[in-house]
Amino acid sequence: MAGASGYAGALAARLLWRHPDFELVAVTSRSDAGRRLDDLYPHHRVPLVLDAFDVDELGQIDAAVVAYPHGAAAEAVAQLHERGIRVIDLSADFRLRDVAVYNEWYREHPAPGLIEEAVYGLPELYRDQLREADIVACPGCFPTAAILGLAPLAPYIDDVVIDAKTGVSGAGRAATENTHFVSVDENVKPYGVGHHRHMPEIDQELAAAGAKDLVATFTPHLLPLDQGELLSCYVKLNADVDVDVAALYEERYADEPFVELVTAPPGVRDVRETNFCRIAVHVDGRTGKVFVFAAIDNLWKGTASQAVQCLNIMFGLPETEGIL
Ligand SMILES: NC(=O)C1=CN([C@@H]2O[C@H](COP(=O)(O)OP(=O)(O)OC[C@H]3O[C@@H](n4cnc5c(N)ncnc54)[C@H](OP(=O)(O)O)[C@@H]3O)[C@@H](O)[C@H]2O)C=CC1
Ligand SMILES: CC(=O)N[C@@H](CCC(=O)OP(=O)(O)O)C(=O)O
Repeated sequence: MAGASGYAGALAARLLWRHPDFELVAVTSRSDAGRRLDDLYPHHRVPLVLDAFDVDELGQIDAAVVAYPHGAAAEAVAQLHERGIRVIDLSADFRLRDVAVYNEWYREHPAPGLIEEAVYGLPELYRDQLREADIVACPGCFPTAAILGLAPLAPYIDDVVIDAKTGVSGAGRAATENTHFVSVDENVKPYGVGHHRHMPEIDQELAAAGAKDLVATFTPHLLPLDQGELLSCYVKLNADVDVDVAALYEERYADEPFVELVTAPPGVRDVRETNFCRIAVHVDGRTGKVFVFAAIDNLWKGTASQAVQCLNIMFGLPETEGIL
């Protein structure tokens, strides 16, 4: 587990430490090397000592999870991949299929030759490809909720507004001026307005789910929560479309172990510390629009437990193993 001192990596380490079929052998960090992970995060109860990342010291391992910031992750992913180790990358480095789009929204891609190898780590859409994947690009937390919330409707969407709310842990372990307690407490604030880097990822995956020429309107808001995410999506359907929206969702998600369709709008507490995405759909009689509400825990289904779900699929295990 590379980057285990961060919020996402530490939770992934906890889930893997207790997983009945995986053995967690190494946890890494640069600045906290030499410290025990359960000193940093006592509640995760992982008694391993953090080491600096050195691909030559890893010994025989089957898979690695990389929880570095985007930009830094690609190099580690490339080193691991070169040694035949299957990699789950939690960063954005291999999520966008078009390198020009990555270069525009992030920076010059450090390993463009590997983009084609990566499978987008959303099991509900890419389960079959994940079984054989050598590099898995776990989705961003907002795209996870947005795509699960909207995929059944994607072919019929004319326009959509996605109003997102998130807890502060989405920003990682280091506090900034905007994520400092005093800035966040008793406050609600939009951020990334018009330029959040999850925009092209959401558009890419809605297109893959069947949307035509759709540019979603997306704005996240920061709330004084530690973790949890709620997306309220307002969908205008194509004029000539007449679909049974409830039936579409029920059919699409009937066999999904981690998607829950509910009638009352979900809250973030309903899914806290779980791998579930809870979705409610409402057809608005006044406007004809479809309102979709999707809640996840950003650190769980939005990142770490979704990574374990992907690992379960890659290694032929029951998908719910260790995360139910
Ligand atoms: N938090 C969330 O809800 C979500 C996070 N993600 C993604 O998961 C990844 C990790 O996020 P999160 O845990 O929140 O971030 P954190 O900032 O909490 O942790 C980052 C980790 O990476 C290490 N790190 C930082 N910079 C570098 C670098 N340049 N090279 C190598 N290691 C580095 C840090 O330890 P050290 O500096 O000691 O090496 C730490 O272990 C990110 O790519 C993030 O975008 C995805 C979805 C949701
Ligand atoms: C509160 C907050 O800052 N949230 C982060 C969520 C990032 C994330 O979870 O996804 P990535 O892996 O793409 O970074 C953000 O909006 O950028």
